[in-house]
Amino acid sequence: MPVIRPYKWQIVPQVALVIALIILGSLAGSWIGRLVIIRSDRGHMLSLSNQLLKRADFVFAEADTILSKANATGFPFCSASEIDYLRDTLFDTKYLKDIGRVQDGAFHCSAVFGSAKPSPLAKPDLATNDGTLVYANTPLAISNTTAPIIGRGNANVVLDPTAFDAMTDPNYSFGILFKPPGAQNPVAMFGGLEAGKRHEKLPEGAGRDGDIVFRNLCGERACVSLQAHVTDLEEDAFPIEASITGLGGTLGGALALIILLLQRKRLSLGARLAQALDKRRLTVVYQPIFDIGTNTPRSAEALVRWVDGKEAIPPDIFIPVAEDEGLIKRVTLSVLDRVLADMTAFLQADRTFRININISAADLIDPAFASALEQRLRQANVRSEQLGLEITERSTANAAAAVDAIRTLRARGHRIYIDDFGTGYSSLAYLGNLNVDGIKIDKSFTQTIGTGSVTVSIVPQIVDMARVLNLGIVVEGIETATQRDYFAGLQTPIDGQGWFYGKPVSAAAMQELVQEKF
Ligand SMILES: Nc1nc2c(ncn2[C@@H]2O[C@H](COP(=O)(O)O[C@H]3[C@@H](O)[C@H](n4cnc5c(=O)[nH]c(N)nc54)O[C@@H]3COP(=O)(O)O)[C@@H](O)[C@H]2O)c(=O)[nH]1
Repeated sequence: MPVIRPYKWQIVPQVALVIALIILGSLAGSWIGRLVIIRSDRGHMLSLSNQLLKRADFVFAEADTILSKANATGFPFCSASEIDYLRDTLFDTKYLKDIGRVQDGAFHCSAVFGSAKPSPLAKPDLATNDGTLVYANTPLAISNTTAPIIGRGNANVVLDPTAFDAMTDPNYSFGILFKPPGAQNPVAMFGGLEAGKRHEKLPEGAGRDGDIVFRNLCGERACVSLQAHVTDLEEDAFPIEASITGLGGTLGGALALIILLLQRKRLSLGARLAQALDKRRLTVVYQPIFDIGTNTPRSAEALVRWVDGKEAIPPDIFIPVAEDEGLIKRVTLSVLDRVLADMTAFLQADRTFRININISAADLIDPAFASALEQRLRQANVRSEQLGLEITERSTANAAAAVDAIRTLRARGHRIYIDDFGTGYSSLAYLGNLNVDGIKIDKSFTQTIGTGSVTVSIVPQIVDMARVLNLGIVVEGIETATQRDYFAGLQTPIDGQGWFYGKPVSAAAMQELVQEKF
C-alpha cells in the first residue's frame, strides 16, 4: 500500500517547491533582465556615438568648406560687397554662427558684425602646421555664451555651440573633438567631456572602467567620446529589470503549480488504481501467439485493462504509476487471478497451451513471488509450465538478483521471456548469462520490414544469435502478411504475435479463435 503522509508533511515540501521555483525564476529573470539591459545599453551607445560622429564630421566639413570660400571671395577685404557675400554664405550653412575676416592677428569684419574696429585675436588652443587655428571655447561678443571657432588664412568661422543639443541623452555625456589634418591630438570642441580626461582612450575603443562605460570612435575630421555611469543606467533600467524579475518569479511560481498539479493528478491516479485493485476492477484481454511456420496458436499474452468509470486508462500510463507507487505487485497478482478465473478450464483442457503475463522488476526480485504464483496455480490445478513470464530488459538491471530469480522461476517450470527485446541495453551475450527461455523481438523492428530501413538488417543477426544461444524467438507487432512471410522465410522456429494474427480480445473470443485454428 502507498504510504499516506499526514497533510502537514505533504504541504511543507510543496510550499518549499513553490518558494524555490519563485526564487529561481526571479533570479533567472533578474539575470536575463540585466543581460537585456546591458545589450540594449551597448546598442544605444553604439548608435548614439555613430550619430554624433556623423554630425561632427558634417560640422567640421562645413567649417572647412566655408573657410576655403571666405579666403577666396574675390572682393576687396572687408568691403561692403564682401560682407554681403559672407552673409549670403552664412545663410546657406547649417551649423555656423558667423564667418569672419582676419588680418595680421586681428579681427576686422564678419557676416554678423559687419565692419568692425580691428581687435586682436586670442591665443588659440591649437595651431597646426598648415595654419589652422582652433579655439575650443571662445566667449561670443553677441551673447553670453561661448562657441568653438576655427580659423585658417584670413578667415575664421564660429561654430554653432548648440549643434549637438538635439542629440543629448540625460544618461550619457559626450565630447566632440576636432582633429585637423597634421594635429597630434584632437581638441574637445563640444559636449561636457573635455579632451585628455580619464576614459577618453582615443582614438578608438569601448569598455568599462569602474563605474563608467565608454565608447570612443574617430572619423575623418572628428572623434567622439561617449560615457555613462553604470549606476545611472541601472537606475534608469530599474523598472524594466524589476518587471523581468517579477515575470521570472511569476513563471517560476506557475511552473511550481503545474508540477504540483501534475503530481497531484499522478498521485490521484495512484489512489484511483489502489481503489480499482481493492474492488477487483482490473480486467484482462488476450492476444494469441502463433507458430509462424505451422500457423497454429501455441500461447497467448495476457494484457491488463483498466476502465475507470467511462475512462479507459492505458497500461502505458498506469503501469509506471503502479511501479512508482508500490502497487505493481498487486497489479501482477490481480492479472494472474483474472487469468485463472478466465482460463482455468481452457488450460486444463489443453495442457500444452500457455498464457504469458507481464511481470515487473519488483515482482522478479521478490522472494515471495514464486511461491505466490505456485500457490495460486496449485489451487487452480494449472501447471507452472502453462504460465509464462515476460520481463523487460530494464527489470534485469540488477543482474545478480535477476539471475537468481530467473533460475528459481524456471526451476518451478515457468518459461521466461525478455520482452521488447532490442529497445534496452542488453546484448544477446548478456541474455546468455541471464539464462532465459526466449526473447520477444520488439515491434519497432517488425514495423521496419518492407520499408528498406537499415534497422531491418540487424533482425537476421538477432535471430542467428538467439538460435546459437538456444533461445526461443517471438516476434511482436506482426501486422501484415509481408512481415509474417519475412520471418517465415528465415527457416527457423519463430512464434509471432500481432494484429495480423489477432488483436487483444476477451478470454472467450481468444478461446474461440484458438479452437478455430486447431
Ligand atoms: N507489468 C505489466 N505490464 C503490462 C500488462 N499489460 C500490458 N502491459 C504493458 O503495457 C504496455 C502497453 O500494452 P498494451 O497497450 O496492452 O499494448 C500491447 C498490445 O496491444 C500491443 N500490440 C500487440 N500487437 C500489436 C501490433 O501488431 N501492432 C501494434 N502497434 N501494437 C501491438 O503491444 C503491447 C504488447 O506489448 P508487449 O507486452 O511488449 O508484448 C506494454 O509494454 C505491455 O507490456 C500487465 O499486466 N503488467
